[in-house]
Amino acid sequence: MLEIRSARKVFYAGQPDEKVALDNLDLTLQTGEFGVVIGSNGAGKSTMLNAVSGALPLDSGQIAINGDDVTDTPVHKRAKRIARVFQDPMLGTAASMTVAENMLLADLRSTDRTLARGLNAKRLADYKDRLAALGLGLENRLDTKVELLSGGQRQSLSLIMAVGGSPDLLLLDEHTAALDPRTADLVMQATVRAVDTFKLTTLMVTHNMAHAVDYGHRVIMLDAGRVKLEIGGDEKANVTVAKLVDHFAVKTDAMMLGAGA
Ligand SMILES: Nc1ncnc2c1ncn2[C@@H]1O[C@H](COP(=O)(O)OP(=O)(O)OP(=O)(O)O)[C@@H](O)[C@H]1O
Repeated sequence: MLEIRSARKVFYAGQPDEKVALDNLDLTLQTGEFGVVIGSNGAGKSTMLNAVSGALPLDSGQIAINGDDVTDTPVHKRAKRIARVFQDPMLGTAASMTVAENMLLADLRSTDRTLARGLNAKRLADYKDRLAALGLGLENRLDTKVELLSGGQRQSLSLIMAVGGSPDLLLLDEHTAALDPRTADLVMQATVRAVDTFKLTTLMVTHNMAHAVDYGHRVIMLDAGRVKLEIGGDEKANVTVAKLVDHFAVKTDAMMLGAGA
């Protein structure tokens, strides 16, 4: 479960270019819930993920994971409970290491290091199984250096590595944005399988409205650092891309009017 309470983050506070990135933001995700976050550029989506991961300290407010207040927990300690996949396929994996070595690294991150026995046959068989589920042929490339993989293969590997330790929270930061449409869909399907299998509490940021419609349990629209719209349940099941885009148009018009444009 993720709870964000009255989260506030202001950049350049008190200066002429002050930016309120999070404006007393409240958001709760139940355990196993898959929330899809949308919103215009500058709405505060990345700031929210950075605050949840611990990369960015809040000015005020609280963040709790499964009931534990982690607001003051440093990023490296939070990383044991939070997995994150970024937009850039280069960020989640070590380029000069092989696929199998990367999987081992992820294992060692989430388990007791003293149990490490290197790349034994049992581990390799497990990695093959997990990679085969992606449908990208990565199970046959365990000895390939990651730098030789395509962006989609690399991003899929990042995802498998991220979810392997059954994190309390999975953060997906536009993780399919740099991929071609077919690969993006494959990575999304792998994402959904992982979320369902491990019952992962998941927060995904996307600009892809089709993905926001097709995936996840709840759409959360941010605007000016606050939740402006939430669509779940039956309404989510019936929402269309056009309806979501309408909400953007209304918000944008309102913002422009409000700004006296
Ligand atoms: N490190 C920073 N320094 C100064 N201002 C920042 C910083 N990070 C974000 N901001 C500002 O905070 C606001 C929210 O930005 P944020 O990146 O969270 O939005 P976003 O919804 O992720 O946008 P995008 O869809 O463009 O990625 C914006 O006005 C942005 O300019």
